[in-house]
Amino acid sequence: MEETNFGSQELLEAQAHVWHLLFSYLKSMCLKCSLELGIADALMNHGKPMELTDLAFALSIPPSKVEAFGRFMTTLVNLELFSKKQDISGTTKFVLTPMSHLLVKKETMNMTPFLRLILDPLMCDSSHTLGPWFKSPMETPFEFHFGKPLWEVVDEKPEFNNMFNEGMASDSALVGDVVMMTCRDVFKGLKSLVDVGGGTGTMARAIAHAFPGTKCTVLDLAHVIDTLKEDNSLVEYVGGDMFVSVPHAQAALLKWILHDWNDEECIKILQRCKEAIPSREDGGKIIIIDMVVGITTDKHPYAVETQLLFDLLMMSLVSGKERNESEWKKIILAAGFTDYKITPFLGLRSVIELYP
Ligand SMILES: C[S@@+](CC[C@H](N)C(=O)[O-])C[C@H]1O[C@@H](n2cnc3c(N)ncnc32)[C@H](O)[C@@H]1O
Ligand SMILES: COc1cc(-c2oc3cc(O)cc(O)c3c(=O)c2O)cc(OC)c1O
Repeated sequence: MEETNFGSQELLEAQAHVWHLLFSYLKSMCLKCSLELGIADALMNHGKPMELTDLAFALSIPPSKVEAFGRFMTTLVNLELFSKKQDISGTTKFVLTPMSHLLVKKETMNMTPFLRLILDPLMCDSSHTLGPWFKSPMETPFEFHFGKPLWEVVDEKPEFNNMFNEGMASDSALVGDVVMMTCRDVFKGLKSLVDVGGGTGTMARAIAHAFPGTKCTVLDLAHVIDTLKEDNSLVEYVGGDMFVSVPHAQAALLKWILHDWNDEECIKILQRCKEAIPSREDGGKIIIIDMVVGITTDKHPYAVETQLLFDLLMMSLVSGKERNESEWKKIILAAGFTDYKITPFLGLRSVIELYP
């Protein structure tokens, strides 16, 4: 038997660490409850710092639950979801933080559709079966749990399909804005761009809006394009399969696409994109927006941990993968590209430019 020489202090610290991991699911539930109660919306509507009792009243929480709600808010403040300050009379009042600002539903940059997607039981339930899945022949924990792949379940549930599209579009609204502010040079001067797997076109519309000289096209599966009710005056929508062919353009954008697929599939997608763009001398390039595990602009210790958790999510749902730089390099070179440049820009994600 292996000898253990851990001191009692060390073991107590380890116990605290295990508790931290054990109770982490409650952090997700705090987020869920905040959304259900609409705490961020109430603070935003109030327009100034709010006392606990006023906040509880605005949220229709009965007086019998105000004490419990106060304890809940204390935890949320500790998690930096909200902040509290004292006014001149010493009364404690709650305010929004950057995190809760992203939970205000009427804001354009609103993460709530994405949170609703991730917190849906369809997304969470299969994580309970990771253990038995490892010993099963099934491709994903999702398939192990539900008996069929995610996309089949989505096809059967139009309400989930809408939730998926809205979740993705809400992310593109945030990313689109930040990219246009911090990475303008990546898109500057492009005559045309195709957003491959562009979904409802939120990102392509943000690019077309910021660069009126760039002709933007969205490629997505026919059944996605056919149901779109988006305004298509700014961008053109094309139904098709990125594994078969990609519409010609000076640049091809792949935002949150390659993390869905295994290496072999990524190489095929990149090859189709390479066929769609001109040579490097004529300005051709591919723009990938995805994570590069280990590279982040977020200095917080949990940054890489979140990237790794995202990797588990993609493995659990769709046999996708979040890649580190050497894993990216492998597929980029295998698809026939000669050079690449990584620019970390959005906390956990990077822009990767590929040149033919
Ligand atoms: C994770 S979503 C990303 C959507 C969008 N790029 C974004 O970041 O919000 C993946 C998208 O790829 C599309 N997709 C999946 N398979 C495809 C295929 N074979 N050809 C074209 N699009 C595809 C899906 O319909 C979906 O809209
Ligand atoms: C590859 O095919 C599909 C991918 C996805 C999918 O699902 C999720 C779900 C989620 O909770 C977070 C995510 O970031 C993603 C994705 O990035 C992603 O691509 C979903 C599908 O059907 C709805 C797919 O067929």
